[in-house]
Amino acid sequence: MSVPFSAAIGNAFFQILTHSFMTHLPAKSTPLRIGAVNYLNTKPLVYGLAGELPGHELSFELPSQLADRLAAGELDVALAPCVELSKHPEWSIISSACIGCLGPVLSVQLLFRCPPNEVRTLALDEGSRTSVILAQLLLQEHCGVCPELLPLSIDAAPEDVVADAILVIGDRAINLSSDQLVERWDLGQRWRDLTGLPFVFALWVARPGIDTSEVERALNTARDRGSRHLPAIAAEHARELGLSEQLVLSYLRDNLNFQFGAPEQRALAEFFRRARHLQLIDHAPEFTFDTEFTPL
Ligand SMILES: C=C(O[C@@H]1C=C(C(=O)O)C=C[C@H]1O)C(=O)O
Repeated sequence: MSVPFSAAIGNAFFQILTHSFMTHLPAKSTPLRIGAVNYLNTKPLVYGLAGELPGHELSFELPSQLADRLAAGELDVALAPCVELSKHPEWSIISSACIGCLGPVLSVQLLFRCPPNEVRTLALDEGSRTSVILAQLLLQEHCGVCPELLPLSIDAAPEDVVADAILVIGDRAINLSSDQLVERWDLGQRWRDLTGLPFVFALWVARPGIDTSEVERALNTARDRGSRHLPAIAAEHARELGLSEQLVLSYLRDNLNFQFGAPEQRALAEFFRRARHLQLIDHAPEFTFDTEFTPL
């Protein structure tokens, strides 16, 4: 049966119309599962992020869990402890936003119950991966000690664990009491004293094969917006953490650094180099992010 000429023309016209309409529509991106750190330090990095990424899924967890879930394929993008790049060279860094510091960080503390050069046992915060390596690196480089490692569960208080030294990170490390401690190290400050460099704890990374173009823009935008609204973020979160607004603001503004720029990239390469030299990681990953970056 032949199609009437007018209907055939109409059909073809409709197809041309819909084709040109479709090709000019932005392709609908696949929903991504994005995991961020559930500490105060991440609030400026996710400020307004959910609104930037409608249709994507944003969840909050401990840094160590984020790394494990990204490795298991349960997340597509995560704010992961950067030391995990040494186990996952297939991950790519997708944003210039990071959790880092230029000197004292306040929320990564090594607590000593004996003089540092006598440490035999070290309890490690189970939320951490990067600081776990940093703590051992600093103990070896400063004091030549390689302690036996123990876990500090997220539900346990530092006082509950029997160990000579205890690594505590995140919100619970801010404003810790120094009672009965022989010494305490702020690991951001110790790293700075040792190397003169900033430090990077966590970066936004993606599994391979994920289209992250939309997310990359949103992550940088959220970080820039968050950095402009630190007083509002401090006012919003101080009370729930039992901290003063002033302390939260100075932590976010003066202790933390959210820019993964050229000095931070050099610092990360130096961290990998030293950790590898001490055999704390299996290999020092090559990473690329910015054309400015030149390996040491
Ligand atoms: C500064 C911090 O950075 C964190 C430390 C991490 C680690 O040690 O693996 C990972 C993510 C960051 O949340 C902190 O948690 O206090």
